Amino acid sequence: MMHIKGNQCCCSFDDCRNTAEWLLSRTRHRPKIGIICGSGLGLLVDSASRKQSFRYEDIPNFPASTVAGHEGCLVFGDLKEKPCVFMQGRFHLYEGYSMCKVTFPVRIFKLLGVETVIVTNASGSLSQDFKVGDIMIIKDHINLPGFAGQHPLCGPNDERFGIRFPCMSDAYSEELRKLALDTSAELGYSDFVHEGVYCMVSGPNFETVAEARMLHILGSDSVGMSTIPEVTVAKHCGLRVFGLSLITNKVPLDYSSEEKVNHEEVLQISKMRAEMVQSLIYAMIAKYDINELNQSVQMNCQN
Ligand SMILES: O=P(O)(O)O[C@@H]1C[C@H](O)[C@@H](CO)O1
Ligand code: HPA
Repeated sequence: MMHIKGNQCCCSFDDCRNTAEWLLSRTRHRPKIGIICGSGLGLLVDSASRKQSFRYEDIPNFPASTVAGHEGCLVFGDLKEKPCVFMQGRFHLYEGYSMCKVTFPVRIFKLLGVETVIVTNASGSLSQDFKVGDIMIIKDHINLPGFAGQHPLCGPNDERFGIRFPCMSDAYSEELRKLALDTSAELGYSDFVHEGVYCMVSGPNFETVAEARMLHILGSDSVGMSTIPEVTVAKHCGLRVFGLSLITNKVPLDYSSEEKVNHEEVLQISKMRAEMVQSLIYAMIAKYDINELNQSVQMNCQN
């Protein structure tokens, strides 16, 4: 099979099916949970057992990771005996990838048999209630690039993936958010785990003070450069979604602020707090009854 690289569009249903079949013919894993690891959070894979890893560059139609902190491997493995597949590194709009490339792996998840997607990312806080190192359970989002037409579902709609006009008012599973809050309380994490609204900007620059103020006024608790395209495509194809954002910095909301955001700080905080994110996800997955979830996925995904 020809491996098509770069930004060339190879995201049709047949392209996705070819990539999924390529993977399924090379692994015995049949994942039910797909986990997308955000900046510096690739270590989430460490505790998985029976791991089998594919480098993105070897997978037909897959883009390559170009950002520090994003390793570029698709890893199959079990967490707490639940079959999972991990993206160790994601794709961003600012890398120059089209929206269909950014979200291509989510459709591969779907065709591999995944039913639940867990997205993680690093973001800057706009809310005065959040501190650096806190974990935000994503309750809802603001798709700023989507408002400007940078949207993964623009273009012809293939009904084999999902319907033309999907509902997004319940993008993040209420049941999983509740499970995350309960699990955080059991782990003694309640002081630093909060729910909030994530806003995506395209990046790659961090926000000006005026932009940050505007995003806050619009209702965003944190801001980052990813996740929403993946969530949108996941919801479109009937996957259940859960999202966690690690607050790696405060976004300056004042001209007198001494804070200057940079990617090294983002990675440093992610690495320092990865263990917390990891233990929350593990504890949630341990409690997760896949069969019960499957039934509610089917009920919730009538779209
Ligand atoms: O992939 P995520 O959203 O975790 O990465 C964040 C956003 C930018 O890519 C980068 C900025 O430092 O980290
Ligand atoms: N702004 C945008 N994206 C980010 C930030 C931020 O402050 N921190 C981590 N990703």
